[in-house]
Amino acid sequence: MKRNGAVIVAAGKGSRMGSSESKQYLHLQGKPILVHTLERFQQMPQIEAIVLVTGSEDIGRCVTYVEQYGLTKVVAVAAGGAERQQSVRIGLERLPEGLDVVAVHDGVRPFVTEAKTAECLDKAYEAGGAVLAVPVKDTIKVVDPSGMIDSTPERNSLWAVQTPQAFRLGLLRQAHDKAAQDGFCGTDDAMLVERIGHSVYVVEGDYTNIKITTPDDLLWAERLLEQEQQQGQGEKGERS
Ligand SMILES: Nc1ccn([C@@H]2O[C@H](COP(=O)(O)OP(=O)(O)OP(=O)(O)O)[C@@H](O)[C@H]2O)c(=O)n1
Ligand SMILES: C[C@](O)(CO)[C@H](O)COP(=O)(O)O
Repeated sequence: MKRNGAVIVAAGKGSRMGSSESKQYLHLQGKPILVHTLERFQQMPQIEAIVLVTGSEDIGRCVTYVEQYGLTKVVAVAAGGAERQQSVRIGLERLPEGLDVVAVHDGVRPFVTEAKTAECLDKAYEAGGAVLAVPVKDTIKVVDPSGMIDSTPERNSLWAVQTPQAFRLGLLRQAHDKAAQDGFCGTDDAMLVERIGHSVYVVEGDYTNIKITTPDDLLWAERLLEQEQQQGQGEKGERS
């Protein structure tokens, strides 16, 4: 049987949110966004261990959340680095031995689903690496520094990448070591694996798996949570 772990990164400052509190600690329906995310992973039977990476100043409150919300799969709360990539690497070091696959996930993507994560984990086990992504809906332009359009990539081949991003643990550690050695900094983990010449597959995800980045995302998030709760109540009603 394959053994999966997760690294949840939440050591960012949330500068684009512009709030005094880091965005992962803002509340959605009375609970920190990060706790919503952790609870989803806690409930996934496919995940046996979670490493939470946070700011060094936030370790205390994260340990409190782990106890308060019964997040028994969290095996370590670690202090992250200046860039997301460093935070992931620190998280990888703290995973228990013997895992086959790791799912790396943003602490600020609370609408992650078990079904899509499972698809990603299975594909990573089989092929080495798999990430969730959705086809882009807009036409994308490459724009030069003067503001002039340089080119228009063919939309059919463009996907907006999300997390979880799942990899065989040894492969992802190797990719991170190589990036650190070369001084390369990427904006997701797949980039690091791609640059060592390994294929990474895309699993089609959900548009609702948003990353909470700017204040307008909070409005979406509230609405999405309400919608999920209404659906849940509808399903309960059908069963009774
Ligand atoms: N040094 C960092 C930077 C980011 N992250 C995490 O990576 C995820 C995705 O990053 P992003 O949305 O860019 O978060 P921030 O870096 O916090 O936001 P911003 O770029 O607006 O400052 C977040 O859960 C964030 O906490 C991290 O663990 N360590
Ligand atoms: C990993 C990621 O969430 C995929 O969309 C994204 O690349 C994180 O980038 P950010 O610059 O930290 O927002």
